[in-house]
Amino acid sequence: MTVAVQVRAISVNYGDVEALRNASITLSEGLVYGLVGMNGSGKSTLMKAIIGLLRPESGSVSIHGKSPVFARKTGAIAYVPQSEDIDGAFPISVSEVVMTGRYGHMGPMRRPRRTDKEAVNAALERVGLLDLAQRPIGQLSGGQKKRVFVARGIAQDATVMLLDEPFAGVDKTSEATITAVLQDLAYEGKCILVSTHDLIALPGLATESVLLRKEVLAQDATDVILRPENLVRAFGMDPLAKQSEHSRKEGEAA
Ligand SMILES: Nc1ncnc2c1ncn2[C@@H]1O[C@H](COP(=O)(O)OP(=O)(O)OP(=O)(O)O)[C@@H](O)[C@H]1O
Repeated sequence: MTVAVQVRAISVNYGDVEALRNASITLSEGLVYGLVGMNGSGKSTLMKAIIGLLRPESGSVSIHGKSPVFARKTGAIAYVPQSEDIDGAFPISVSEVVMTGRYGHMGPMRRPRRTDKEAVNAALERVGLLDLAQRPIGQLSGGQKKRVFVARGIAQDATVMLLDEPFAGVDKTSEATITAVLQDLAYEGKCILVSTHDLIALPGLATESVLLRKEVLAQDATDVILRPENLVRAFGMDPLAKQSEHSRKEGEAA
């Protein structure tokens, strides 16, 4: 398998706060990877270092052998952040947001050509939002907005896509649509990294996963990552056992 992202022994501090220590991961084309760890374990920081939004104090990141900043400028890497500030009053439409993913393909005047418009429509169709193309983005639900940002990454035709908690606060339809689209993109050869707190849904999403607690505790097949001994190392307890106990008690009470 061709390596898409290579993170070698990076460390990141925010002032006195150590966010990442000596973290290394290798991500290949054609797979969806899960990124799991408790709140504050460094998931967003790792993504920001991969996309080149922050520079590690030590270690290195390469995307297809090039720097993250180069990959971002050429549109090879797309990032869907945890929350994107969109001013509800700002009248930018859904298709205009997705069109920003095409900027790397356009000339300096950023005038969309037919191929750009076709790419935007195809991306919106894939996430099931073509009917809402002309709606102001501020009028969409949280889950629909997430789908718009996934569509922007698709329109960009990035080879690497990073998504920071795309399922947080998202409706079931959007979650199912995003999961299916990410798996199709991986099948087409893209490399996808998704951070999530939903450990129950993880096996249905990601072939491999990375377990983070400031350091990379493990990178392995998702079913190995979800073994109790690994979860206890990452979370200090087994959240899956807790969740199943909770649903058993709910079942008994019903
Ligand atoms: N801009 C910042 N300034 C100072 N500390 C920060 C900053 N961003 C993150 N941190 C700290 O760095 C550590 C890692 O944060 P990060 O956001 O990467 O974790 P996370 O795993 O994404 O968390 P969550 O699951 O809650 O989103 C935390 O201790 C956090 O408080």
